[in-house]
Amino acid sequence: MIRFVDVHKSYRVDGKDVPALEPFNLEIADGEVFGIIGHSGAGKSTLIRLINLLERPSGGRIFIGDTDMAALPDPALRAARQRIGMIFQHFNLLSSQTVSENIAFPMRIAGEKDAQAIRARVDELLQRVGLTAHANKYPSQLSGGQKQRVGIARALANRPSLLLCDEATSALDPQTTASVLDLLAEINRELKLTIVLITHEMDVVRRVCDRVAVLDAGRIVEQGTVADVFLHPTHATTQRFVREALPEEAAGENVPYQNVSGRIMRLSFRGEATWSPTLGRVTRETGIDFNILAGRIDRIKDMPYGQLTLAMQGANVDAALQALRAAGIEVEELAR
Ligand SMILES: Nc1ncnc2c1ncn2[C@@H]1O[C@H](COP(=O)(O)OP(=O)(O)OP(=O)(O)O)[C@@H](O)[C@H]1O
Repeated sequence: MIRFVDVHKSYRVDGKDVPALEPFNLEIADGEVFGIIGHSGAGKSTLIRLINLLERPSGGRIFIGDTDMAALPDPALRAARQRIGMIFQHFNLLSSQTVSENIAFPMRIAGEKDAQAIRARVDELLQRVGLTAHANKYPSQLSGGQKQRVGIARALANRPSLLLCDEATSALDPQTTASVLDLLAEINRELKLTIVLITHEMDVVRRVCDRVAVLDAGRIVEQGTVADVFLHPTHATTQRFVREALPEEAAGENVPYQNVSGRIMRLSFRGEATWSPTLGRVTRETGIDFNILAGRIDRIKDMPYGQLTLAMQGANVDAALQALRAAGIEVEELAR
């Protein structure tokens, strides 16, 4: 578990302390993929760099397990950092070293001298990230997605229990982003590695994260499971992020409700509920009518979800809503 307790951070600029992160508390559980989303300047990089003490907090304490990171003397901090992998937006590979040498680098730094052990580990990692055929190439001969795979293999070299991802897919096209996120999800699942990632894209959060915190101007304004935050964002910043990730017509935002008769409801189905014919059953049983105004079915990580905006008509709409809620469907009234 990573635990921030009353942590805050200011930078000294022109002799003045300028706050980058207001005091906050945050817990990240072992084995989860935790996303931190925010606009430019919100404090995301500062927050993630506090975890491995690339930035020191101005106050408060940061625990990884029982270890108070800021209290560690230098050699112990170096050792603790070797158990934390990190990947970067611009990959930060050594351009004069091959793929294999880049991956071996952190093992050498950590004092591994057994060339055979290093080679075996590099081969294993190349296989995991799908780059065996590129072992002897230089970074300049690789695509962006391949460079990030080298970054991931290098970050895993010393068998970390925690992986920090600093805008790891921001420089990649959508298809490459998807494949790198799939790789991160696989690593999380198979190696039981905790992953903390920062991003400015809700779609990245939706694809891989279990929980998310939303940062706005140095404050955590919302946090929770991705499904809760994504389906019911409460803060204006979160609502904007979610809107950016949804086509507007799917969110039902632009439907001219005044031209539609009936009560306008948004239904959210999660997990199992997505596959059950509940809406059909309830409308049959209550004799109501409905008109579909907008809708989508998608996934939040491994969980399917659906959202439908409906105009409902008939004497028994309230009974229908009650039956839908009883079947585990979330119902919000948008207009009547
Ligand atoms: N070394 C520094 N010295 C002074 N101010 C800094 C320093 N690093 C960051 N800041 C300031 O702290 C605030 C938060 O910056 P941070 O880089 O953490 O935000 P971010 O959300 O990661 O932004 P981006 O997405 O643009 O990287 C900004 O106002 C920034 O200007």
